[in-house]
Amino acid sequence: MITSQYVPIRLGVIADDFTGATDIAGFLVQNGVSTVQLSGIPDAPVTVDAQAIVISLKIRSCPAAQAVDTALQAHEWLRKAGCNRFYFKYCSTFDSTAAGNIGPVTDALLDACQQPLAIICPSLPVNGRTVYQGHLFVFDQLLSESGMRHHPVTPMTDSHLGRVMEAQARGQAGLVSYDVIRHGSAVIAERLQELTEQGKRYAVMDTLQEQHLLDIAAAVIDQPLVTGGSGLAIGLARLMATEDTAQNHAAEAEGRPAPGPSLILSGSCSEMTNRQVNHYLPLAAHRMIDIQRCLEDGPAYLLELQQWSSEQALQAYQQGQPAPLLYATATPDQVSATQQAYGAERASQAIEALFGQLAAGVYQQGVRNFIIAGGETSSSVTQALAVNAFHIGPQIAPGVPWVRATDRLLSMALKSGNFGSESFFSRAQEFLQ
Ligand SMILES: Nc1ncnc2c1ncn2[C@@H]1O[C@H](COP(=O)(O)OP(=O)(O)O)[C@@H](O)[C@H]1O
Ligand SMILES: O=C(O)[C@@H](O)C(=O)COP(=O)(O)O
Repeated sequence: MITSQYVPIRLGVIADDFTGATDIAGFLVQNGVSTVQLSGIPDAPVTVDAQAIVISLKIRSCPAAQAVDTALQAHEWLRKAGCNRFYFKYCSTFDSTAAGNIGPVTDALLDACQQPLAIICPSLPVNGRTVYQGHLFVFDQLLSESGMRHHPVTPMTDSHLGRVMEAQARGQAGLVSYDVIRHGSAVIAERLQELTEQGKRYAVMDTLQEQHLLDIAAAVIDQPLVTGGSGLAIGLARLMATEDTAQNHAAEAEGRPAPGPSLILSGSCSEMTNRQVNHYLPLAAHRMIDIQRCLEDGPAYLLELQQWSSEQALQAYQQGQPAPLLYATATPDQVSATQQAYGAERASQAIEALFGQLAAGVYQQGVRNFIIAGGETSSSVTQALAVNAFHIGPQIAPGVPWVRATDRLLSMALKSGNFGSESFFSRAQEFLQ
């Protein structure tokens, strides 16, 4: 079955981190689907008047059993909220540890949806992520040769998605190759049926350009569960979109940030974030986090950074200067030296906690806009600020919209490590004028 135009679709997205959640929410809105983004699973049922609900989780690098349990709870909550299609959103660079969590979570959601096979579709061609013969590329590099091989938490050293899935999950993977994809949705649907009959559990989707995402979406629109990066949402959204563009523009306006004291927090160590930080250093007040003090001086260091950040943010706002930058961003050599000295997990958790506590403190002192680089970093900060839900605003760069808390004056730009151009931090502030 290729299209379900007579069945109203309500899409429930389970996103494994917060930048990923805003990424997909932004594309849904941009392509005509009204969307609300929730931080975590609400304690109680909430009435949400939108075609799509995105639940942001922080389950990318936690133990697999915890990720599965949380994803299943999110699925159940979304089902009760009236969703009839489910989308497990992971990273376009397939960020995962050796133990998961993409494989175990996909297995659990397949069981919950009573579905035999899930597509694996991380591609996002607008940001250079494509899949060919089952290998994931980041622009012109194999994933395993890209900067992702040095990721501090989820280093990716194999670009063959079928192999990565089979190592983490319970079943076997098959390929829907470019040769099939290029013939469009009907042929794609036939191939998926064939893989299901062969007993495959995951279908890796070759995808080179946006048209392929539209065709894949048309082939799977009736499947209860899909998995992917945010690119597939472009295709699904175009099939789901209402024609009321005026309403969508009004919704986007609700997500626009307001001028106010602003702060940039950068915890990503990706190649692109390193370039963005270097580009911004000559433009504004900045301070690099001293990881030894972060681990050893705890509260005293936090207080010192908090004071510096809020003073600089208020001053920059009053004087019409660019927002200050606080960063832990470092090169692969610096990261590995830190990890050897203190342990990888200890260091990353301490840095994430510092950013979260700092954000909560400076919000109390009047900072109202946060530009954050890094998925884990963004999750930590959003949780510390206790934001329950976001309106989705305009896109700063593909996959990075401004989002605005629904209950108070607080806006955030949650930038995935590798997204945005070199001048991203300045570009984000153009929306604050
Ligand atoms: N200098 C550093 N040394 C070691 N780890 C770091 C350093 N700076 C940041 N980190 C950690 O690296 C991780 C980066 O992940 P994340 O925020 O998701 O960025 P990305 O979006 O690039 O994946 C975080 O856990 C962060 O705390
Ligand atoms: O799909 C993507 O690339 C992003 O939405 C995403 O998940 C990014 O994760 P981080 O690079 O960890 O921010």
